[in-house]
Amino acid sequence: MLKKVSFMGAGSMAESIIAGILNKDFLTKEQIFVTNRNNQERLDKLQESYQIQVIKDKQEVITDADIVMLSMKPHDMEAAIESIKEHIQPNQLIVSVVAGVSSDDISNLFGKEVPVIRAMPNTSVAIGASATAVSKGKHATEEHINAVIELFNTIGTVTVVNEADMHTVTGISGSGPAYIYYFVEAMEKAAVDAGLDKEVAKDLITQTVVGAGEMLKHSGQTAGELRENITSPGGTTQSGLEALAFNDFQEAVIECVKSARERSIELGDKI
Ligand SMILES: NC(=O)C1=CN([C@@H]2O[C@H](COP(=O)(O)OP(=O)(O)OC[C@H]3O[C@@H](n4cnc5c(N)ncnc54)[C@H](OP(=O)(O)O)[C@@H]3O)[C@@H](O)[C@H]2O)C=CC1
Ligand SMILES: O=C(O)[C@@H]1CCC=N1
Repeated sequence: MLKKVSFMGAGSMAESIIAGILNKDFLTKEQIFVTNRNNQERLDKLQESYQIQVIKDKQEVITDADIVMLSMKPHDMEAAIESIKEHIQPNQLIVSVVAGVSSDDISNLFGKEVPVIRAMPNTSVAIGASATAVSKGKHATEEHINAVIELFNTIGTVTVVNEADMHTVTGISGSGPAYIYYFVEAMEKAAVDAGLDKEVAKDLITQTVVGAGEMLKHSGQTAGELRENITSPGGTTQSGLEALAFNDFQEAVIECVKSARERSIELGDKI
């Protein structure tokens, strides 16, 4: 049973996770502590929005926390860990949502064998719809990973992966919502260019994405089968898909995931 969860980092990912777990009543606002580097205005805003415990003093934030959630950018990790490492106790679990940085590197930055679980959620945590992948560092136990699975299960699905696969996971489900939004932006532009009202286009495209997601989840059919069901020979879909293929859509998406994966590796290598 978690009593206190503390966030080192108060940015968009921390806020999305906090919003999600409060919304699901997984923790109370008294149990969530958050700090950042020095942006007091941001802490005040979070306090006002969620009435959580925002505290400048890092030692106070992490003291007695069952979980310390590292939610800063990779390049800020070293300084952030430096500021708390002497106060971390062996029974405290470190959970990192930071892209690229390995659990071994995190333990090394702490200078002790702290248990580390890595989690790669996406911003859909805010509405309880994240696809979160988790992996266990070598000093973490089954009990540790189960606690993290329970936390992220309240705000979406959780999949356990080998840590070596975290870079790929980051390239698909961590960054993935942004690719979908980019695709939606392009669809909206095409619709508006053709004279459709912007709001009408938005509603139709949004429900199309939601419906397609539900079909992927519940129909028992593969993406390829679902696509083929829509594609009448000589029809509109075939024509649209041919235009995508002509413009190297698949290659572009494959390059996109590869590039994100490689960037995750680079971010980790910089530590
Ligand atoms: N955004 C996303 O969709 C996802 C992000 N992630 C990961 O989450 C992490 C955070 O991303 P995001 O929330 O977007 O980033 P933001 O830039 O929004 O937030 C970063 C936060 O880290 C804080 N910070 C910086 N240095 C320190 C420090 N020394 N001690 C304590 N806090 C510090 C910043 O504080 P201050 O404002 O005071 O500088 C800020 O609150 C990244 O590592 C990213 O890889 C993972 C999955 C998805
Ligand atoms: O862009 C990033 O680096 C982070 C990691 C996954 C999503 N956002």
